[in-house]
Amino acid sequence: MGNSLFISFEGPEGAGKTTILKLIAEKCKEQGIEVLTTREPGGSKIAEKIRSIILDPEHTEMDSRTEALLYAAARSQHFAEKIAPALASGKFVLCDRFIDSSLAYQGVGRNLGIDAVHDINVFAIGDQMPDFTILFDLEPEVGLARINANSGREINRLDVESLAFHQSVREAYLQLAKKYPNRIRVVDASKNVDEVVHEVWGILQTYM
Ligand SMILES: Nc1ncnc2c1ncn2[C@@H]1O[C@H](COP(=O)(O)OP(=O)(O)OP(=O)(O)O)[C@@H](O)[C@H]1O
Ligand SMILES: Cc1cn([C@H]2C[C@H](O)[C@@H](COP(=O)(O)O)O2)c(=O)[nH]c1=O
Repeated sequence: MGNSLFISFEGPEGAGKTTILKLIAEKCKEQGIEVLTTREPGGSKIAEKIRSIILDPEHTEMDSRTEALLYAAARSQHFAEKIAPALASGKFVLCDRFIDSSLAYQGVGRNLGIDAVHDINVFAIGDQMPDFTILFDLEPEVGLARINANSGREINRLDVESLAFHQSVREAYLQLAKKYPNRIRVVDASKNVDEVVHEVWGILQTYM
């Protein structure tokens, strides 16, 4: 059994998290590393059902606290059912979004407060944090243009928030990176895919 590693991929819409995560997972597998790739909200049957409730563009009446609790509920199930067992068996876990998304989107974007959102997440998953987090930093205008140009990508309830909302989320992420410099590594996501993969792979090497 290898040494487990829990890595989260974070950042605003269209920053390239999913694209780069897949490429990094392939590189890990080429090296014989066992990997679980997963995402939030979602990653398990129940959590995917919660995802569809949260992200449904028709659910415009959803209260911000309900939203924060649903993300935490999905995370609790996903962590217990998928992430914890994978880590226990020595796998690398590459997770597309995790707790920092809640701190940035619900804590700051929705104005619920980072501490309040952190507290409900502690109830959901205890003090389990990723070993490290890659923050894909990008101007929201660029990320939103990328997802609008991607015809295969469904537009969800959060995507259609105002530009000011998405800017506040980006700023929140950068503040989190300042607060947790040992855990969160910021990558310039405006670079091309090969450059970003190279940088993320370099960071990963320092933890292996
Ligand atoms: N470095 C890059 N340069 C240009 N385009 C990119 C880059 N990385 C990803 N893309 C493209 O941008 C779009 C969004 O990428 P991706 O789905 O990986 O982002 P994401 O951060 O996972 O988005 P979201 O969180 O909103 O789902 C895709 O069409 C992808 O091909
Ligand atoms: C985990 C998590 C996610 N969000 C938001 C961020 C995105 O707008 C969507 C997820 O869509 P994606 O295409 O899978 O990136 O949900 C959030 O607000 N809070 C969270 O905890």
